[in-house]
Amino acid sequence: MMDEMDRLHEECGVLGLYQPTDDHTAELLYYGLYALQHRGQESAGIAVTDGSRTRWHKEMGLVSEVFGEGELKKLTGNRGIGHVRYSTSGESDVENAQPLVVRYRGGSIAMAHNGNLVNAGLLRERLEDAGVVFQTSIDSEVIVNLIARYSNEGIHQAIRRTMDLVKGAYALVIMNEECLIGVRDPLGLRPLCLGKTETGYVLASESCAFDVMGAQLVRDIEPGEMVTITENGVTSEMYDTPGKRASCIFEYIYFARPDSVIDGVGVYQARRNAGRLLAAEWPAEADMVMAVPDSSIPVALGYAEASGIPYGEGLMKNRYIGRTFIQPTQAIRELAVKLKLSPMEQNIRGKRLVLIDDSIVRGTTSKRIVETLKQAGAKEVHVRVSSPPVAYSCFFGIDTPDRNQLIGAVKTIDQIRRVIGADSLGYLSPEGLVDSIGKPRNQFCLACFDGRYPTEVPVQTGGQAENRFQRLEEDHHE
Ligand SMILES: O=P(O)(O)OC[C@H]1O[C@H](OP(=O)(O)OP(=O)(O)O)[C@H](O)[C@@H]1O
Ligand SMILES: NC(=O)CC[C@H](N)C(=O)O
Ligand SMILES: [Mg+2]
Repeated sequence: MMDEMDRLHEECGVLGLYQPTDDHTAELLYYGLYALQHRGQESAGIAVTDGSRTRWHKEMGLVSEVFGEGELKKLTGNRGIGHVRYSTSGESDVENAQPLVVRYRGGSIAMAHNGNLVNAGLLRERLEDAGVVFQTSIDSEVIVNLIARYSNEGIHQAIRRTMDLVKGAYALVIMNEECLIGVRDPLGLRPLCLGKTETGYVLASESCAFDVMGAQLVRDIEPGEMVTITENGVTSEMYDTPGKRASCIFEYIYFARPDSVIDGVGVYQARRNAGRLLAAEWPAEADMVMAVPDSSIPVALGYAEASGIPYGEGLMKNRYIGRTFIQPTQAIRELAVKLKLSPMEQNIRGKRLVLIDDSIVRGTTSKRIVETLKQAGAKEVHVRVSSPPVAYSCFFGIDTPDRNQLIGAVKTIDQIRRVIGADSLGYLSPEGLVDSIGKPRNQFCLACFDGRYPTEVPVQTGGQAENRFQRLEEDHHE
């Protein structure tokens, strides 16, 4: 289970580094993972190889908790991969921590995965029927297992064959004794980009990892592309023919760090634009525009700019709350919420506020915050959200719960307004959201808002996968 103090909806972060020599490989990966920590706080891991031996360390917890000097020193080699996890398939357990490392025919393959497969259940069942024993309960193990299975055909052919079988969302970093490989799913659902250091190359979920590793963004990996990094540099091939693209729009809304650039678009700018468009769609009579920190700050700045209403700070976020925070009783839990976000009474009292958040999923955050602001003396709270109502489950990696837990799926906008206690409520339209990024709508997956899933409904069997499949069918409006 994730901790109340962590982010509520996440993605994993993946990272890879290839250098000619072991020049602080493990430390650089450690710094890079630090910069990707917002993508997952459940477990962290690094695997490094010197070409003959692969060593790894992974544990539950934040990057700073999992690695000390001792662990990093043991990870010697000139290339490695790393992962921070937010579980989407399989328990939040050390067994399921990544990178996954498998040994086969005297070699090894290490892999880290961001995303979620929609046909992992079926593939796993088939492999189990063929005698394969799984060590974890995650979809990612199906991928690495298939790659190892086909590896006698060479790593590239093994990946091509595996990608033919797996369906869904994946950004992968894969490493064997020879090379480092990055793979992005054919729809480009999950992000992955390439950076260059003075001597080597980096692959990362988000470009915000590059700066701290001394790397510069080179480009994004294309949907359906596989890039290979060796001592001779970078080579690329399309393992799938470019077709429909469906990049996850939630990366721009909430997942990504604002200093990242995804598919050529700066996340900060997209959020600021969303704020401006939100002000045009949903104006309000108010004295101050404020954000639910941190992801909505650029949105609130954009809203203030376009509306002429001054921006101010109404909530202080305590950045020092770790995962280990103990919450034994309900009363303490409620206090704990205030510990994460405390109202700044001096800025709020007697004011009509525009409260900006990037999304409403279950509605818990907005409800608590409106309550807190009113207790602190706010006269009116007008909630403005920089995305449409989340009304459909995501099957590609966002941890959005069963549809009946999504407040946007079960209630009208006016009902939501009443539940969260707001004086008015306005959501950015899908058109406004797409315009904020500045690319055509057909480049994105907006399934969590409109239920139009970008993939065929796959055949699924078994446990969780089966439930997911049924929901996918129910949700499929084409
Ligand atoms: O309607 P809900 O189910 O409460 O979810 C929506 C909230 O979750 C996210 O914030 P989160 O607290 O996860 O992280 P943040 O502090 O980085 O914004 C998002 O920014 C919303 O504030
Ligand atoms: N959030 C993610 O990208 C999760 C990756 C993988 N499905 C897991 O559960 O570990
Ligand atoms: Mg938030």
